[in-house]
Amino acid sequence: MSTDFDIRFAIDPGTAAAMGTDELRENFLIDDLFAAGEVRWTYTHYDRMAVGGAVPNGAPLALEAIKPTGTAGFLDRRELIAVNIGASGTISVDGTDHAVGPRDMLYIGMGAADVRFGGAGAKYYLLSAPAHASHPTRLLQQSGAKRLDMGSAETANERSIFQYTNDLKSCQLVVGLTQFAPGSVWNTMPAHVHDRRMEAYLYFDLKPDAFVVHLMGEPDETRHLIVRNEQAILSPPWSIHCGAGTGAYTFIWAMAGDNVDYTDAEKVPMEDLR
Ligand SMILES: O=C[C@H](O)[C@@H](O)CC(=O)C(=O)O
Ligand SMILES: [Zn+2]
Repeated sequence: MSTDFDIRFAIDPGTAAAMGTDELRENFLIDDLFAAGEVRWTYTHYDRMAVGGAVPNGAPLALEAIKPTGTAGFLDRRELIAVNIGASGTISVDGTDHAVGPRDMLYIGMGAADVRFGGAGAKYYLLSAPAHASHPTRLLQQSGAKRLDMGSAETANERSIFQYTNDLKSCQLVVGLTQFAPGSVWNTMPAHVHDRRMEAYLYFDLKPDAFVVHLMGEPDETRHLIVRNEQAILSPPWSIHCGAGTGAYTFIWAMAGDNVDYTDAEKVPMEDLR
């Protein structure tokens, strides 16, 4: 069996505020997404977003159903985006091969029955949410993404946000990638919340000894998690999600929920954070 999953329940703000380091990590950190020759899923109760990893390591890996979806096929009632954070690979969808280069994303619509993740050296970060309509499979590339340049060198938050799904027809998934100017380490500062959508972050391109201090919690009750290379964070709809790295990094952000409006977020005034 090359597919495995675990389940994360939805945690409320009061419960999260009472947690120590181990409990926070068990509930909000995913530190074992990528294993050679395996598809691994974390099925969450936040908007039923599933966050996964697929590392083909030679033979292509099939997308297999997991019990929590309650369907015969994984994508019977879901859509999926695979982000390649490794070397070039190929994803076959119902017999059609799609070349997926480094930092490319492939959107796969509801109803695709036979999906295979391939490519020696490819490493796929997977995001899947329930769908209500079938949209065409489509390759999304950084060059075609909507780019937002934010922040400044003075505040160590100069960065470019690439909205890969800006003109994509999806049911719920909104996904992009954020990269930094050299020396800038703060993401999503000023911070925000968006109660209509949960969010997941994957931090990658970190040096082995580097980490991101990720901040979560309600704006006036924050907690932190130390996050290493290729680890992911689940952000409940009520939580801020931001962080500062000890060195350079890149991250992928992904949302699912009641709308697909990137701008539907409430900025937290800097003086309100505590
Ligand atoms: O809801 C949007 C997400 O949190 C990210 O797009 C934020 C981000 O990449 C950043 O400000 O650095
Ligand atoms: Zn956000």
